[in-house]
Amino acid sequence: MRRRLRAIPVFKNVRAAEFREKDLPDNPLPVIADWILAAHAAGQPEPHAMSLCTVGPTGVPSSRVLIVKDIDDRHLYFATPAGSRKGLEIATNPHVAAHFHWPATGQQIRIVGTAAGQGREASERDFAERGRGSQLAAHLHRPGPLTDRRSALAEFERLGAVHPGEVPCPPDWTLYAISPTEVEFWEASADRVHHRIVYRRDATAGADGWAHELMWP
Ligand SMILES: Cc1cc2nc3c(=O)[nH]c(=O)nc-3n(C[C@H](O)[C@H](O)[C@H](O)COP(=O)(O)O)c2cc1C
Repeated sequence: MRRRLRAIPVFKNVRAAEFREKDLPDNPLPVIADWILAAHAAGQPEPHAMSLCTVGPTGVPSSRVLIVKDIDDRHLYFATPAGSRKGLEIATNPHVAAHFHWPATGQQIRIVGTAAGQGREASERDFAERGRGSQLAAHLHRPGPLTDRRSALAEFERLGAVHPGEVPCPPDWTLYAISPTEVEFWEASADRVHHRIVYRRDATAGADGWAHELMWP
């Protein structure tokens, strides 16, 4: 296995384009959006899929992939049931880490911050924009194990029959916003001296202030 893993190439899509740190804006959030769109344009499937790491009450972390639903100048948004493991962990510890990796562009972004639910109205608006299958599936979330997959399929079908038109938003469906305090942009370079820039919230520059610096690869 070791030999086979080591034979798999990395950084196959390293771009010739120069990473110009001097062109980076003061606020890193729009750059996250730009990089997602650039990965999409380069053919990266699901470029808006992001890993989210939360921390449980005993300090043990857990991560999973989520779809980013929106990005504005201060937040990244995702939606999930508040009663899910990640939702429960955020409720007791809002500190999260998130991560994107796009092989198509040889780029990654790491994010550290806090997550918070955005209230009923915003959560219902998110739910209303989801596809019907995804809306019905959101009603399948239950705590604990499933004894038989057929039960979930039957429940999915039953829900579809009960709600032939509009699917109501489950009470714990929640839109969350991540407020980043640290964002790291990383881009592979053909010469292996990879680019790395870290943005950190800068309290001296006001509530929306950021400072960024170049890091060793
Ligand atoms: C590509 C991809 C996208 C996903 N998007 C979401 C999502 O937007 N919301 C969500 O709750 N789960 C999503 N999931 C499922 C989560 O990764 C996870 O399995 C689920 O939310 C349960 O996580 P938890 O038990 O840690 O809370 C996605 C999984 C994949 C692979």
